Amino acid sequence: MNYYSTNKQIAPVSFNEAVISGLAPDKGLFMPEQIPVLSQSFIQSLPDLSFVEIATEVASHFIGQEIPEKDLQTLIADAFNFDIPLVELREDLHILELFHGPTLAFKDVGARFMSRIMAYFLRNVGQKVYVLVATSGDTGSAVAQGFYKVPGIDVVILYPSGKVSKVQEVQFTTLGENITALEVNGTFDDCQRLVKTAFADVNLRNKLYLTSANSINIARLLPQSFYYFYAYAQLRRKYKGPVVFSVPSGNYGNLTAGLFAQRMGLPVHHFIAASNSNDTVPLYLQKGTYLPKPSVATISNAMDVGDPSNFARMSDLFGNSLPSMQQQISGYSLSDAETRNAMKEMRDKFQYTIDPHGAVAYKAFETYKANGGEGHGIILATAHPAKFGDVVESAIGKQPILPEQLATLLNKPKKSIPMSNSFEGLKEFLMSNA
Ligand SMILES: N[C@@H](CCOP(=O)(O)O)C(=O)O
Repeated sequence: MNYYSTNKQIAPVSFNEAVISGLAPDKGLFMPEQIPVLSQSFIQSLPDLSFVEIATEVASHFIGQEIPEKDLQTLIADAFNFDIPLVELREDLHILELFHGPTLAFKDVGARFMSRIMAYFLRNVGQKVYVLVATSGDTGSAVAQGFYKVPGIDVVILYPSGKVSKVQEVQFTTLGENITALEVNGTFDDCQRLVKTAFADVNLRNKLYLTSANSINIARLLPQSFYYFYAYAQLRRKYKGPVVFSVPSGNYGNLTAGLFAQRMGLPVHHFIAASNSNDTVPLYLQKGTYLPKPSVATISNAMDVGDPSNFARMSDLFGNSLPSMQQQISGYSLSDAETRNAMKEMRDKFQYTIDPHGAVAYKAFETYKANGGEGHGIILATAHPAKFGDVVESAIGKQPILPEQLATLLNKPKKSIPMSNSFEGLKEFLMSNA
């Protein structure tokens, strides 16, 4: 399987090359040349399969011979040592709890897979590799955890100062060792722009071996498709009928991974792109004009993205056709007040505590239903509510219990380096510290 760039200015490359480059040299995002269609017998057997079995089968079609099957199996079993349960709230409303990994967010799935793939490909390189990552909250923690103390790899995390939750921040600013946090005076979009500019900078590329751990990297994105299959498998053990995924959306890697699963043959009736006031994609779906805008801070901060990177992949998947995209995806956006109400509604109706991102997806699904949409809703709960304790308390009147692994981090000293949002600052830092 080869991978082409969405900007189509370079020749296709192998999976290994796509992973190590992160972003294509023409600044496009890598896409598989064909999306493999899985057999009907595999789809029908899903309810009998474990997460690791599903992940191994799906991944092997994208990686081919570049990683022998036995090695791939070992790597996947090692990465996915936590559960992703589907919780029923109502016959047509289920929550996919993606927050049982080490950093209590769905990014653990992509980051743990990717760190192992990268370590596998880099085992013979003999040169230090710098992983640059921009975060609006959850990616930073998962990538820091995934690469912590991995020999030969240094991770540099750029995050918008004052715009991530306290718990998220301590998760990536207290580790030290090979993890450096740069606290940027700006937005997530500034951080993402700085990272992308670094990849395009010839001086930096000549001096440093740089790669990305955001969902722009295909090895971060592909594993996110595994849990769509696994959610479907769990639902099918109990119910028949059309399946709808409601996806909290920021950089749109999560939704794009769902579209990959659908193209591979997973019977998904519809997707819901659930966003906060950073509603670039819902507005595009409603009005047909794609207008990226500066991100605004919200209580569902991990989705504070005004210019989502993966829109390039989504558009590519639909052959740049808006009507085709509209057939498969509906977009909804919620204000902070509506998000708080949704968290309270979920607590009152179902005695379930959800984080603000999941709450946006829940309300978006209920609106889709109220507008005549059909199907069993699977809401992707992307983070543990305790990562947003103050926000949850402001909505439901009490703090969620902080798991032990997070409580101990809160007492550790924060180590971050302040940085302006101009590229020169980042370049100087990388040139002089590397
Ligand atoms: N929501 C993200 C923003 C970056 O998204 P990614 O999926 O491209 O890494 C975060 O929590 O940092």
